[in-house]
Amino acid sequence: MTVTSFHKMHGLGNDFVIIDARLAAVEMTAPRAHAIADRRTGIGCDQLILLEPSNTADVRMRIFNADGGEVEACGNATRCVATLLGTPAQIETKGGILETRPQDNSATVFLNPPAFEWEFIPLAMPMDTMDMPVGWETLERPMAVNVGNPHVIFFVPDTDSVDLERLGPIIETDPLFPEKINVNVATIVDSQNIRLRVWERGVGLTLACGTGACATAVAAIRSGQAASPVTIHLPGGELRIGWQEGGPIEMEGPSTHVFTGQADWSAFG
Ligand SMILES: N[C@@H](CCC[C@H](N)C(=O)O)C(=O)O
Repeated sequence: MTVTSFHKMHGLGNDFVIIDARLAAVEMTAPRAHAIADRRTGIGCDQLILLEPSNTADVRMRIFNADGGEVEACGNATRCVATLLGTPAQIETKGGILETRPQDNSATVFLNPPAFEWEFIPLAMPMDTMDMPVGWETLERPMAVNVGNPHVIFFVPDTDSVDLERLGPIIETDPLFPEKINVNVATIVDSQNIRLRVWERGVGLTLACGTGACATAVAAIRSGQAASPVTIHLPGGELRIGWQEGGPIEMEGPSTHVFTGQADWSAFG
């Protein structure tokens, strides 16, 4: 039995189990990550984060969704890891190397410039990602942006009137998205404020999604519906996003440490 410590943290209610495996390796598999994330029988979280040594940055951050799938990016967890590290750092993810700056109980993360080409979202067929000629019931003509991970954004008159719990999984698993997709429904309040709800790939409805906020701000700025910086209002709170065409995305928002615990990971399969 090998007992190691972990941190429970959250960014605007999007919560994480963070295991620091830089000194003592922890073997992680999809079934094990899924078991740890289970809120009834495991520790419970939206994403499991594994910190490992990196050859190219200060630390390597691996991200597992609650369903066990390993993914490229997680904005809220990156702010939490930046806060844990305590000093400006470069964090290696599957989606690229990210610059981070911690402040008091918050952090700024610089995501790499977004991609808009259909093959980089990725989509199953060529189309204009700024005005996609597709729809699912009342949700029509989304934009698609890859900010390290893939997102579609639907701008709607009222995010609260969308049945995202029902439509989210249908869109997430549509064959148009060969790697599945994170589904954002957004309402423009004014040129610097947007309301957002997110159905996260591999998780479901969450209180906040950092990369969803970045993708939505980028889509709104690029289509002339908003001007940088933009405040994104999520069910769990607010994030501030800055972006200029061709540049990195700057995300600033809270990161909260909940508790430090101990676990024997082999007990999770
Ligand atoms: N909660 C996240 C996004 C986590 C990954 C996402 N579900 C995916 O599958 O790409 C965030 O704060 O960005």
